[in-house]
Amino acid sequence: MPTTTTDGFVEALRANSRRYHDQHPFHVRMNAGRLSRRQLQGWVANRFYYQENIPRKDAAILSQCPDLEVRRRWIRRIIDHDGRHPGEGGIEAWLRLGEAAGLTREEVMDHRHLVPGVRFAVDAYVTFARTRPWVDAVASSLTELFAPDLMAQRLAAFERWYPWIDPEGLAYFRARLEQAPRDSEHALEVVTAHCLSAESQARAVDALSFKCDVLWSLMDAIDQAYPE
Ligand SMILES: O=C(O)c1cc(C(=O)O)c2c(n1)C(=O)C(=O)c1cc(C(=O)O)[nH]c1-2
Repeated sequence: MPTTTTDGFVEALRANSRRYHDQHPFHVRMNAGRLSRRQLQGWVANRFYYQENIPRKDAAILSQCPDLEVRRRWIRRIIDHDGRHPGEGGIEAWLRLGEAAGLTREEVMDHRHLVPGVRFAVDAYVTFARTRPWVDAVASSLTELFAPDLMAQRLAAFERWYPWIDPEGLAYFRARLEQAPRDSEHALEVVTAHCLSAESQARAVDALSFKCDVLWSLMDAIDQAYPE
């Protein structure tokens, strides 16, 4: 349970790592080299919907955040994903990952592979950021505390087990290795500065737990759509 000490609160947030999607069977199979080409392509095509919507989620947080200092740093996330110019940014990098995995940009962008469960999970995340207090939405982004280990594992796994994917296509994950720790450190600063009551701390922990459910549901939907 969260307590009103910062250490106890951060511990309660970090305890959600046990529910992170790195432990999802589909990710376990991915990192063990056990996915077929079709399964991996299905994951890349579906995860694109998450990538596309992250800046919309961050814009929802910005629109509700009254704190200039927070907004000034948070806006960087939108630029990281959208880029400043055509050909830049994380969404573009994900499209290149798709091409490296043998998918055309068109088939990724037009959502022809997108399964309903992934759409619902991602939409739920954007709606959460639009409708809940902005600090709760910031807390829900803290799954990124747990992401770097998975990203490093994924980079190694892709190079080892899926050599048919052009390694240049993995630039997205390399960038996230630096961006995720920076972003999660900032989010943790914001949450610990703003959640000072037991009630607000409990809400932040719940928000992070909700986000773990979003990511888990997304993986369930992909797993079901591309069975072994
Ligand atoms: O591939 C992954 O496992 C993974 C997980 C997460 C996450 O934990 O939410 C993000 C990302 N990737 C990611 O690429 C990303 O840009 C990102 C932004 C956010 C967020 O909630 O603001 N999470 C994540």
